[in-house]
Amino acid sequence: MSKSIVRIEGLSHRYTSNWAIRDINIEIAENSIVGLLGSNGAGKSTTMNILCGSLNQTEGRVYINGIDMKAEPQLAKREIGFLPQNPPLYMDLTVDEYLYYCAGLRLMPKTAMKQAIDEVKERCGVAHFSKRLIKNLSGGYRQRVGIAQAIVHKPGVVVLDEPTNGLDPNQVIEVRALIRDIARDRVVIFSSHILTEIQLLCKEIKMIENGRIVFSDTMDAFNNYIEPHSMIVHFGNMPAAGELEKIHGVVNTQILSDRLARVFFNGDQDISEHIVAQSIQQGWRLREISFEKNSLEEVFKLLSQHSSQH
Ligand SMILES: Nc1ncnc2c1ncn2[C@@H]1O[C@H](COP(=O)(O)OP(=O)(O)OP(=O)(O)O)[C@@H](O)[C@H]1O
Repeated sequence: MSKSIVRIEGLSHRYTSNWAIRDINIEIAENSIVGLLGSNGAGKSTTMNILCGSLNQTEGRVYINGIDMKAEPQLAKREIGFLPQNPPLYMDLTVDEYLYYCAGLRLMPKTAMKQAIDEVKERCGVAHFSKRLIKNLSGGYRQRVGIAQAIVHKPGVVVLDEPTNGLDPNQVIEVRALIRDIARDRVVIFSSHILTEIQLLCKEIKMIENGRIVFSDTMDAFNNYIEPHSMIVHFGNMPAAGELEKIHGVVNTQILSDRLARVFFNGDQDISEHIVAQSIQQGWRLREISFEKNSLEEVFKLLSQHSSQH
């Protein structure tokens, strides 16, 4: 396995009496782009705030590049950039003023600042707005400035908490492209409650629910959970009882009306072809097949049950 850049061990946190996150263990290797998926209140921001040293955990350890965030926060923070859910933008500063201010906070040497800021503005597509007040930028450009401050000190890890939240569809596409670009030379971890956001960008997914990691694997493995395993089939002539079950790949059926049947199948990719072929042969007059995908809520439920059995 390639070198581990982020290691989270037994991380738990409680704000008051209830645990917001419980026993989170995550290991992230070099060159990864990892999505943290969870519904509202699942514990994404808590995990990210601790990971970036903005919040002190109740229990557990976080290591960035081998450096313990709690024991050596200044050193560890040099290795990590953070765009919190509510970006800490100063509306009355210009883009330049703000980025110089952030570079200063990151303890960058003064001599290195200009070049680093010029590079980051170019990369994030905000160079032409250098002298513009942040309050006069659109949501998409503010988010770009937020991302610029997260990478100005060239960290090996960047954490983005719901970076596309609240943006319009065009802005989402642009910010997504920017995330893909910055992930070319560093680890990027970002959170979302929207599955497609994560599917479009990530090779790895961690799913958090009720403060616990309920799934941690590749995107391909996750996709198996949401692959359809049932379909609604509309026939002109409903097959006789037991006929559908004879088709290769069909495991069960449910008759919904005199023309509609729900067909459960074993994941066979060619299932619709089998049904079409059989229908032609038997004169069932097939009208329509529609696959039933698991909703995200169902996937959450499935995985939460799965994890509580282990
Ligand atoms: N400052 C706080 N004080 C008390 N409880 C908090 C605080 N911040 C978060 N919580 C609680 O901790 C749990 C996890 O919240 P967290 O913000 O980490 O979830 P999230 O997945 O980021 O959700 P969202 O997408 O809605 O921000 C929730 O039950 C939330 O109500």
